[in-house]
Amino acid sequence: MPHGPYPPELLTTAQMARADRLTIESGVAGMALMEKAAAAIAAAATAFLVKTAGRRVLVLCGPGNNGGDGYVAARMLRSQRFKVRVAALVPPESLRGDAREAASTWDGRVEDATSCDFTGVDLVIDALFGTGLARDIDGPAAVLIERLNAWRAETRQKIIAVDIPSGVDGTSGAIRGVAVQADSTVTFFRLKCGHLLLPGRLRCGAISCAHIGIRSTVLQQIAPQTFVNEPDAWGAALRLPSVEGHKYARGHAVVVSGGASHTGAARLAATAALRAGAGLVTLATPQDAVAVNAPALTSVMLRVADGPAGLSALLEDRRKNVVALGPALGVGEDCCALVEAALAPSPEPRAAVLDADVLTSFALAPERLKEAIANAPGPVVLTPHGGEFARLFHGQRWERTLSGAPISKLERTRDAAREVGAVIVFKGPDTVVAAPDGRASILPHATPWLATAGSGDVLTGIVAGLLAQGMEPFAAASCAVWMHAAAAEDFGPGLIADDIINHLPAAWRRLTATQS
Ligand SMILES: NC(=O)C1=CN([C@@H]2O[C@H](COP(=O)(O)OP(=O)(O)OC[C@H]3O[C@@H](n4cnc5c(N)ncnc54)[C@H](O)[C@@H]3O)[C@@H](O)[C@H]2O)[C@H](O)CC1
Ligand SMILES: [K+]
Repeated sequence: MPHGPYPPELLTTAQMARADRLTIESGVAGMALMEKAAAAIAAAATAFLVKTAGRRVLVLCGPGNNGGDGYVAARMLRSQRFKVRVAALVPPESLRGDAREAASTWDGRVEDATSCDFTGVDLVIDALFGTGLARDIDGPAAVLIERLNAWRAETRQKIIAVDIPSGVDGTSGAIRGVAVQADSTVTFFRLKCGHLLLPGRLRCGAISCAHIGIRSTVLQQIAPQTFVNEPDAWGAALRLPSVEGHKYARGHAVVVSGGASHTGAARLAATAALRAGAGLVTLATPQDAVAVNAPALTSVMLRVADGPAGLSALLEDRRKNVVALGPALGVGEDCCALVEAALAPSPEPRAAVLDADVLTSFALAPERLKEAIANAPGPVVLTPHGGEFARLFHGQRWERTLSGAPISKLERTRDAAREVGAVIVFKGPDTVVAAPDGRASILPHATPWLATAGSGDVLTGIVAGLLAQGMEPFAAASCAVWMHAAAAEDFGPGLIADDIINHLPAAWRRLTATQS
């Protein structure tokens, strides 16, 4: 699993290549970058070998600069008296540019990687393919990677990946044919999107990011729009309560409850909105559910709001600046009508969070949802999981471009956000948040315990609570996803949705510690 914190920007492989080019054009030699990249790999390998008292390293080198890093790291490790073997996919004489120069600094034997033997090896360095991977891996290289993974599984020996595990697409996180299963990955300058998107993320092991002499100022020209979902990316937009602040200054969120036998989900969302810092939260309940909701609430207020007319009347109070609906609301026309009431134009701005049954209810009429969002009196955040996303954005079913490159969850979320005009939180172990203006974030660390009943309802409430405080919607949605994961991580095994709410204060503490 990845280890943070990381630099905030995430790059595509094309953006990384541009950062590399801009640096070389500014007068830094490509070989100097490669030497630093290799030094970071050699340091990671040394730390591992010293810890495990291992001595024998096998460096697998590919046909490009990723292989070049491998040759230089091999030389560095041998100078530290480790027993180093190099095995390559192509003969060193056939390499070009920096890779050729790098290979010329290795004066040892170069074995043929396709027939190399792993017996007795303590550590493998995977320098086969990096950000230049351009198509699916097949033939002898694929067989080699399969043999390598089988060796690791059998012997439990370790693999360090140079930049990215070979076979993982650095932009999309897709596996191109086969991919190395690494125990750790040392990348350079900035993480690539494919390090955090599944399935790539699961192939990386622990990720570290080394500085190799590329200045962050190159990012001004590249203008990346994707960020690691960590406080650095959105902390500046946080609205922390002030001592002299009134509760009304922290907003008033309304959460809409389902009918008498479906009330728990909305109560989870409402309580989470309060814990996320909303000044007041009202649960809007149908008359038939009052008797169920009333005894189950303390700090959350309760008001009757039957159907669209009831909700419109409740929302006439202009201080109610967020409405959240969807959890256990029931699928169908009644649900669509409630959403239209919630998004109806209003003289005061009001944000909305739409989740669960709302997303399914509009699956047959996405244009209708788009129109309601276009006329809404404030920003709208949609929080689909995979099934809801597929139902609502079924037009986006293509997995690859015409040239065969994989289309990632990141790009699909970004396209959907642009299309519908709302911030989209596409949930999952690699939750992506995207805004209509193209900004996106990817969660670097999720706990498997988050996949539990009611977890999504809590997330809806946290988004609503942060929006109530006036946080900018992309930042609010990203922050909510981070807090949700941080609370779950704080609780650990055995987590149920209520625990996420109860551990939000721990997430707040972690967050405020990063801000001071
Ligand atoms: N970007 C930087 O700042 C630095 C990067 N370094 C390292 O260089 C690699 C990227 O190098 P590049 O030469 O562009 O690409 P690769 O080595 O990943 O591979 C290109 C090589 O492989 C062939 N190829 C592509 N796909 C396949 C395939 N499926 N099957 C077979 N062959 C394939 C392609 O034709 C090329 O020949 C980066 O990851 C870093 O490790 C620098 O060392 C430091 C600065
Ligand atoms: K690699």
